Amino acid sequence: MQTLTVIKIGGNVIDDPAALKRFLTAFSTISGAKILIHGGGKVATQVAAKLGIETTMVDGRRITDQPMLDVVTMVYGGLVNKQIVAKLQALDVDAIGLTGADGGTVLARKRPVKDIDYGMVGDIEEVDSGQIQFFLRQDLTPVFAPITYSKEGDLLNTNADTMASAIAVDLVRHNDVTLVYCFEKKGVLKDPNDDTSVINELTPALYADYKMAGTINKGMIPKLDNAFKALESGVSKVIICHADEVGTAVSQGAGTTLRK
Ligand SMILES: Nc1ncnc2c1ncn2[C@@H]1O[C@H](COP(=O)(O)OP(=O)(O)O)[C@@H](O)[C@H]1O
Ligand SMILES: CC(=O)N[C@@H](CCC(=O)OP(=O)(O)O)C(=O)O
Repeated sequence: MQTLTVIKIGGNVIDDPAALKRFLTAFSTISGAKILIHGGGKVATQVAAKLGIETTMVDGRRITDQPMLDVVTMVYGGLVNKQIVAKLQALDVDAIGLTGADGGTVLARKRPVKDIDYGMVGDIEEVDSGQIQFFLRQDLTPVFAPITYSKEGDLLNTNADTMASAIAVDLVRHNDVTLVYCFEKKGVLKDPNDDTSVINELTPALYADYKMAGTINKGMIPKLDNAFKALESGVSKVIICHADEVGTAVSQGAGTTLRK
């Protein structure tokens, strides 16, 4: 089976040009087939503010009305995605920028309104990785923006961590998949203010303990829920690490490795 590395890069790194350059340089050194899924929430919030559109986040998800959907489509599917593709081309990585709508890759359903109306936010229904496999066979590196599509033909805003997990899981049928979540800290930390306090190995039991103690909180909770789901669904290895260390994390290990 071919080895495949699926990597997600978070919004704080994308918002910092020097950090993004370092990450993409490290990404370019990873050998074999690879896929990048990017966030960009911070940039979207800044662009929305410039247009007089206020951002509301609930449980780490952006309330996405039609004007906000237009902003995130332009920012994720356009600006951020194409900037990353151009930088990767300059690093000799033949990247191709996509959304989940391209090639019918990630089908989602508008999140049903319960207590909260999230607007045009998508919950993933199905991944069709046929076109991804095609691109990989052409030695192209797919770069995905966190935008999906619905059966009704709408675009939907989708959490990038969830998108990375869903794409990784669909690809296990044909590949030995490693999933890496990269962000601005050295891994999952015992003390979020102390970068030396990395938890090297995290099991579901330890995760539950740290969550209860409040050590793991905020955006790290949906990230780890997605990460453990991927591990349970056939992904061989899941790592959470600093964006600068992505190359080392894949080749030798760094950051936090999840265990079943
Ligand atoms: N124990 C922890 N270790 C590291 N980060 C944590 C921890 N608990 C909470 N966090 C927070 O989780 C954030 C990462 O989640 P999120 O902002 O969703 O990431 P991303 O930038 O990848 O989208 C970190 O910036 C940090 O503030
Ligand atoms: C529905 C929803 O919340 N979508 C996210 C998509 C971007 C994302 O996930 O970006 P980060 O990885 O930078 O957080 C949002 O618009 O913020």
